[in-house]
Amino acid sequence: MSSSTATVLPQGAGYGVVVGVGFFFAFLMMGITYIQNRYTRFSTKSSEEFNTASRSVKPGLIASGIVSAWTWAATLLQSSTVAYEYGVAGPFWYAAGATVQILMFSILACKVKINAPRCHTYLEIIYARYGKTAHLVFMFFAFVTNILVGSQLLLGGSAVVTALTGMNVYAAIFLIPLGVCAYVILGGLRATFLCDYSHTLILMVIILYFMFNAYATSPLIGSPSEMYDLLKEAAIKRPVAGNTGGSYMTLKSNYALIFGVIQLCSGSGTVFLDQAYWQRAIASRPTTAVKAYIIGGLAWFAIPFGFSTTLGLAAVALIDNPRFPTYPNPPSSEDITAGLASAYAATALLGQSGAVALLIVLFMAVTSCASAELIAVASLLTFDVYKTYIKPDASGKRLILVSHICICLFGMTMAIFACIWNAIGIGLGWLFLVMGLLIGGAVFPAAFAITWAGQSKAGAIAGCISGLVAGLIAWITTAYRYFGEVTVASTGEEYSTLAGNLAAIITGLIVTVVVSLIKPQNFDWSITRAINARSLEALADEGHVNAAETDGNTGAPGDMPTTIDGEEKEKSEAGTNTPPNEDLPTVQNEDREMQEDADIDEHPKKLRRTFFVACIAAFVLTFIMDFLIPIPMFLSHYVFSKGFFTAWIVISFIWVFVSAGISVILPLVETAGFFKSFVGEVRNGSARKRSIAASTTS
Ligand SMILES: NC(N)=O
Repeated sequence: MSSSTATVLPQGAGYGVVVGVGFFFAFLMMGITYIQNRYTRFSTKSSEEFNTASRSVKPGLIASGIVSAWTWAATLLQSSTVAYEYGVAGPFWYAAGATVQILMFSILACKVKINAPRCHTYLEIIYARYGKTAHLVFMFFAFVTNILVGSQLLLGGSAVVTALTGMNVYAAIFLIPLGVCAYVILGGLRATFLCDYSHTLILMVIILYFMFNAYATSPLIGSPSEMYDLLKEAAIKRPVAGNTGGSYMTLKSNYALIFGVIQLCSGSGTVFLDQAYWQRAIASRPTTAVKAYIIGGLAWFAIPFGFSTTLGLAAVALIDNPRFPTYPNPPSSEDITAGLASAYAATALLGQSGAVALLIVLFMAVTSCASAELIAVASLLTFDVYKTYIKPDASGKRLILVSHICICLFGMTMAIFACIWNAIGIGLGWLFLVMGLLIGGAVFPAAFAITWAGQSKAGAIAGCISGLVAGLIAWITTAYRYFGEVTVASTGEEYSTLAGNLAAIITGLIVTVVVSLIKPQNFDWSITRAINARSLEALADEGHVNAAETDGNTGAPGDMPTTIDGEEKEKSEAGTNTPPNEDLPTVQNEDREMQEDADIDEHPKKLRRTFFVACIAAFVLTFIMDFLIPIPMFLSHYVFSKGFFTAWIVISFIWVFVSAGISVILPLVETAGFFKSFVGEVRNGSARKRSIAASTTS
């Protein structure tokens, strides 16, 4: 990688952002955790709170968490790569191809609330429904997903940090997760939502900064009209293969369409098999999970679309400008595969300020997604490995300790894998295209496990394994057939990865359906509804949820129903799980909401309408985004006029503002009541302290 051409910042800036900002958030988290424990019902010392945020998070904050978990380094870098390579069709297919899965997940989120309202992880559902063998098979796919996502985050993030600052790439890979591990350990899942929120806020501000600069103020571009003219010139000098007239301004782009299909397949795996998204559904209130996924998906669309329609296209437009870092040469294909198109564009447009802004936005994307991955894997290891197979009667305290250890272990694991990819010459682009074919086989079996009573154990296992085998065979044979060799280059080509991704996901679907239909299971959902039920009964009997001490008994898959062990019983008898702050208005509001949620959990029929809404919204929006808009424009070979291109850019601005409204403003509106009570409580607390101090001194 040509770090010399893009290095516009000192190494200190790299270390400052990676270590300094990471630890700033760790300290912020200490403050937030103190406030949470002091003024709310929810204690971070409870493993139920640590791993599920007590299933009480409001939709705006969940949407913000979805946006930030689904915003990878690749969302900014790879989307800019495809914009650079295919023009406007690249950002469109990047965004449309990966929004669908979040919209579709709203259906699974609703089903989780109906069919397994008290689970901690989706693997608990697999265990309760299919037993140990299937649990182990799905666990394999779950961990492969988390390792691939976690390591590609660090791979992409470190490549750009290194290119912009000259920082050692291995130091970046290991230091990026350090601060994240610290703040996740301090605050648990709710903490990651709060950090997600602040990261998303910064992300939106910086994306808008780049957009306003490129399309309104930059002397190099400064308007959609000038961008249009520059892209027209670029198409003459460097026409895009497979696009109408070689133009950058058309959705008739063969390779962008292929990329879109790969994105659809690969994104399905990286959402449906990643505990991070199940965890957000689990953390939601039952009535609002669907809303959170629908608005979260729509909000996320704007991020790759707005960012890469700006920086990816600016990279194409400015190649021949002397301020372009590689001028007078175009960037090498290795640099583009490593995700440097946006770095070059940011530097050309804004010099050092652009590089700093990109460094920060990328760091925000990497850390907020890494925090989601860390807590997700920690939950799987804690509940599905430790509690199920090692210590079924583990106490709540022990589970939290295990979660903390697992967070550190997975932080190390993703860094080690990122180092391996780097050392053997695998770039972000390759990994991005290949991920889906490795995990795609398990997508439909996982989705059916919570939605289709007829899927059998044999069908679920056969679907996963046959999908993996078919994906690998299609990938390797296509690479060999088309390119005459099996190398990193040939296996990273669009045709090879398209074949692998499609084969994996379609085979998984067909095999699981056919095998299940031969002998359907007719599953009784009351079994998955019973997951962890005993522990909540225990909590209810004892009166409270602020119970670090009782949720050791929240029931791993293997030990339903659970019992209260000695240590826990002592504490509960001693009344230590009664929260000290139960008379505060903030806590009383939370109690009321929890009562409402418990009522829905007991009467899931109330969620039927929500399920219907999820299906309609997910399918209609998917149809519009992935068929109604792009396919007529593809088939008609339409090349954007200047007016149409301007309208396209205006829509991208509006969408980013709406997205900021959903993920930044909505959480504030939802928590306004809490903050009002909270300020009153802090004031009353201070006044009480002052009067106690006055009475003791007089
Ligand atoms: N999260 C993605 N696919 O950018």
